[in-house]
Amino acid sequence: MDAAWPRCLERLEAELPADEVHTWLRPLQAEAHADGLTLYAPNAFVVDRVREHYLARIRELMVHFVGGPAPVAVAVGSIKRAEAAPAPAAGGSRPAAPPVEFAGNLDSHYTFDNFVEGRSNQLGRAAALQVAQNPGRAYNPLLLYGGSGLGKTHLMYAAGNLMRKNNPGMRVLYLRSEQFFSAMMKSLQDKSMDQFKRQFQQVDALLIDDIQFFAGKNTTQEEFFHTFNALFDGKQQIILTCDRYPREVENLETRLKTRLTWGLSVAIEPPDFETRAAIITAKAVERGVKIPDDVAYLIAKRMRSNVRDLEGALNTLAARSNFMAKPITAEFAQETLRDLLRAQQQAVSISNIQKTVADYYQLRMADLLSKRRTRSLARPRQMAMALSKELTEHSLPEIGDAFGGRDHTTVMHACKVMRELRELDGKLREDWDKLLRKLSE
Ligand SMILES: Nc1ncnc2c1ncn2[C@@H]1O[C@H](COP(=O)(O)OP(=O)(O)OP(=O)(O)O)[C@@H](O)[C@H]1O
Repeated sequence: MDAAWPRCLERLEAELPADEVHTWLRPLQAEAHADGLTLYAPNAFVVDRVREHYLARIRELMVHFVGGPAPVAVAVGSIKRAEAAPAPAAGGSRPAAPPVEFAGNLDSHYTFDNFVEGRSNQLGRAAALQVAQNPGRAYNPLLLYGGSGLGKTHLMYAAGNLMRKNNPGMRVLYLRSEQFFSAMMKSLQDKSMDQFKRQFQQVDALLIDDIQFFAGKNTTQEEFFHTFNALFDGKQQIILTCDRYPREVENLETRLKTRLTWGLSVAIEPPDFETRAAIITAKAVERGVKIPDDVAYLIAKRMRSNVRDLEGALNTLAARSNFMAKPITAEFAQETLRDLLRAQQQAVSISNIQKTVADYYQLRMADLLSKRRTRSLARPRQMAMALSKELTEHSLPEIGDAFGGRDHTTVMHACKVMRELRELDGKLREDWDKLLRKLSE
């Protein structure tokens, strides 16, 4: 049983797109026991996905490799810690590190407790938590990717902070990619590369933010590649963030791209309405700002793409309310954020969405709205329909009407297809994020 799972995984890697294997199958932890094999997944979301899409094939392959009955179950959880090697403890077995000279380090404010969970970030949060609870063994590297201001750095800090809390002696180093780059350049100039390398070998976890910054910087990539390998071989935890799926970053060496996605890669998507409203409310409570629900809903409804912008709106409201000694009401918010909200509202009509999508895919509007069903038209059309549902308050029948008199079930289907494809297809997810951003600017 034990030996059959890696072979099964290998076969699935040959059969399925790499993206799917990395997102859904690699994260599974397999445990063989008397009754068969249990595959542990980080949360119920992954369990459902695996059961629905892959379990039948996994069972077939297991029977094939075991050469007899091979019951397979999927459950939420992980292999018990006691069975893994102990986590690095205070003053662990690695030699004492020289003082870390880099400027950047963890910001203790960002934790799992003040991270609001929603559909868009559920998997990323669960993965970061698992890594923090089981560093070097759960998923290595963990890569969080997605657009700007969606909480990747927050999760990375949260993981680092929790690792330190659980193991106070653990050496966790957080660096922005620019800091890695400038420290390396300085070491090259000072001819102190050996020392530079040694510092990394002696950390227990390395967190590097925004690795897309390495694109086109060949020496940095080379150095990072070696650092990565040394840490990986030493079972030191690596967590990375990137603004898109690394294989889609141009001017990044192929071998590095491959390494970066060896462990678990998770997309962080723009939050949906409920999550946006919950984030505003949570941030307001954190700052001691009184904000009624209707104001939180107003901001959440109109500002869609980016959590940083939500925080900006909240800060503006808080500052003006303080300055003018007035409470934050819906009217006060409308007035204070007028220009910001108007810009958002103007951008988002169905016809605006259709035009933006047609321009993006270089199609004529007439083709986008036509009855023709070739794939090159059908996907952008589904994209435009799903965006209309996401970004406007129009009903399904109204959206159907605006797309050349289509039935509301067609729009519903388009929304479902887009939701599924965003999880499976990196390019489509990037298109979706870019269009969302364009329409919410
Ligand atoms: N789900 C969330 N719950 C609470 N706060 C959030 C959430 N998502 C994002 N934020 C907040 O939004 C702000 C921006 O997040 P963060 O810096 O982590 O974004 P990012 O994805 O790393 O963006 P960039 O790629 O531009 O660095 C932070 O203040 C963070 O706390």
